[in-house]
Amino acid sequence: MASSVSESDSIKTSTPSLKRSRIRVVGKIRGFKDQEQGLLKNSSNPWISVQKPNGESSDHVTLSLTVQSNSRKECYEIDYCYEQGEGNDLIFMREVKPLICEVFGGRNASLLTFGARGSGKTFAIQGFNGSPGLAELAISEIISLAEEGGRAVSISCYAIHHDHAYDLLDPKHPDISVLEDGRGNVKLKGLSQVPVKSVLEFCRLYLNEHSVRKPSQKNAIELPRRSHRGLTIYVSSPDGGSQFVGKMNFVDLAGYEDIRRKISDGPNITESAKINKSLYAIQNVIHALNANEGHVPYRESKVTRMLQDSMRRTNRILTLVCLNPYFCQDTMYVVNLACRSRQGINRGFTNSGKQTKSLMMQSSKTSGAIGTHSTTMKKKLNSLIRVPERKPTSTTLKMRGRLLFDEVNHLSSSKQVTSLSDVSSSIQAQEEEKVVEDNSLPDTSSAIDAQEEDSRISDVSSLATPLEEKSDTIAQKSDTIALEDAKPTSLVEKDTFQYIEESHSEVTSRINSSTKGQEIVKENHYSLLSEGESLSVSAKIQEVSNALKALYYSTPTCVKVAQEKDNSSLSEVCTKHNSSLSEVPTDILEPKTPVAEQKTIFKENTEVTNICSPWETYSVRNAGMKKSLVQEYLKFLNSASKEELKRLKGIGEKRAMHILQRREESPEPFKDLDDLKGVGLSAKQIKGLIKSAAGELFS
Ligand SMILES: Nc1ncnc2c1ncn2[C@@H]1O[C@H](COP(=O)(O)OP(=O)(O)OP(=O)(O)O)[C@@H](O)[C@H]1O
Repeated sequence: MASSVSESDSIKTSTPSLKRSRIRVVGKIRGFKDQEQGLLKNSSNPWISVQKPNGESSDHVTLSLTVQSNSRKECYEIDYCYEQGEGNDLIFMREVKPLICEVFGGRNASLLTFGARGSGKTFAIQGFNGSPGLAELAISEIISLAEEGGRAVSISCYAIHHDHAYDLLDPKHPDISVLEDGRGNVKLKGLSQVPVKSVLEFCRLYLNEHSVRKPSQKNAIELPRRSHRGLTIYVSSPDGGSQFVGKMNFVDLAGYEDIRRKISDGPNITESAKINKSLYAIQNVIHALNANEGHVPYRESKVTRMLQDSMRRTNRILTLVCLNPYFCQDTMYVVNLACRSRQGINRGFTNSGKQTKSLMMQSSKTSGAIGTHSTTMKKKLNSLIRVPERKPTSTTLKMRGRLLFDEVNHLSSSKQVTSLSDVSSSIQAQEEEKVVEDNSLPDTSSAIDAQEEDSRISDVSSLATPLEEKSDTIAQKSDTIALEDAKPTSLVEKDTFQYIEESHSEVTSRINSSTKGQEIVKENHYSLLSEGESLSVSAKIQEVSNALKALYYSTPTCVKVAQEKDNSSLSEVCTKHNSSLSEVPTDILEPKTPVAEQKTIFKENTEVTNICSPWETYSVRNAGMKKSLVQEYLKFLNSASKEELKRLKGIGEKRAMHILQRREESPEPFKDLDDLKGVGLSAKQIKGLIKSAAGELFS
């Protein structure tokens, strides 16, 4: 790994003629920073090694990661791995150029950088100090191809923080909403598209407005450093988009950071948890696409929602897994996640001295079962990861089938995995699993994806979804545009929420000061008109019931966690190892095994509660159930149709009308139970309603 060659030394210009799968997972070991040179460059014992069976023509390579404290080795198979001496130029030639060809052939392509903090994700996309990043190299190629073929090029830049998307090219109107029509076509309302004609123009827009290193004075949005940052390059016909050809996405994902470890440069545990959750969501989507699963969980995160139309069908996805050149527990975890998403069937194995273990993850498609894992696999997992037993429910089983990152988090660890750091990872993933919304109906588009996978495109326009076509379809008012906030839980629901645009195809061009005369094209506004019924009441109640039962049967995480204190330590689970990966670690240690303490539960990430008796356990759970029930009830009132509302006890025609009227005034009028007083219900009646809802739950 520790090649001392400078990146520019190893520029190769050939594009290998390898048969490429549409989804690739490729590694990149970060080069050393100046201050790391002396410390780590000459390390005789690199922690990452790459085995390439056929050199650079290998269609897969094996990454071996060594835990230096105990010499345990974890091995993962990925499509390729670029070493330290290999730079952006080479990655561009071998990985990005083929994607650009696809874009000009009518497909969409996405490059996602995925890694721990400080692993070189931004460096890969944006470059640094005169060394161009993949985005700049790509735009140069795209512009010259566009000129040859008489195409126009435009870009959009956005950031996603706390699951909200912001337009970076139009800081005065930064909000972006994701809209979806009945056919699953996604429209990003509020996202600017700015034409670019030269690399210089691009750099001025992208690096000045987008780069965290060179924040523009004019950028009105003060986004935190830790956010996902996206760039989309559109190729269209010269008149500015009357015929959309394809687009290329670059997404610099925020760094993964284990929230159980000490965070030295930021106390925001919620931020890290959200980032990690969205990273899991992305990997879940990639896995589902790879495995041709019926349901692709795009809705689990804003990033996947925004990239939905670029990820599905025959489009291309490249995950660039950025690897820290020194031992980093978070990098191990990231590699584990990324590899699991690589194929429907994936391998991770451990080589701890004499023992080699190989575990297979089977897709639900191949196993034919609800769950993702085969019985053998489950048995193996049970012996590997000792998590507290949890009574399975239909929901939890189904969720296991959906999510990659539950018990299998550390499946490639050695047979003797007993450390609580591993166990608590599983628990953490299980907790995440509970939060994730589970869409039970299959995504038909995925079935189409599977069918279309191998079909070549003869007519570019038939594959691409022209923006204009979208507008026209909307203009017919027969199409449905589902507002994302409605978050339909299934196709049935999606199709029954009807939205009609107010002013359908008005595309506004604005000259924004920040773009110095560049034309900005923004999407239009759509308003909501609800018709028809959403998911049936019984299905919704069943959903609530399942969620609450899962909550009830779940076992608290028995890990001793210190309370968050004044920007300081987050957890006693952590090791002394400083996880600020942008700094050179002075002591490179594996995290210590966390201390298990039976009487402590981890509540809402930061709060520590001591549970002494079964009664207290019961009370805590009971309170949680009540809270969830109330929230689900309010959610129902905020979204159900009139007929559905009338099926609730205590709500007749008049009250249902009143509720709908309140919803017209505000999209979410019922935020707590007291808001129901506004529709003429007394406190006693409200209590009665909740009681009867609870009664239905266990009937
Ligand atoms: N190939 C490389 N050669 C030399 N230095 C590099 C290389 N890649 C990254 N670096 C340096 O490492 C540091 C971290 O890189 P970068 O900011 O790209 O990481 P990141 O993964 O985007 O971090 P974060 O998740 O915190 O945003 C930077 O100082 C960068 O200049």
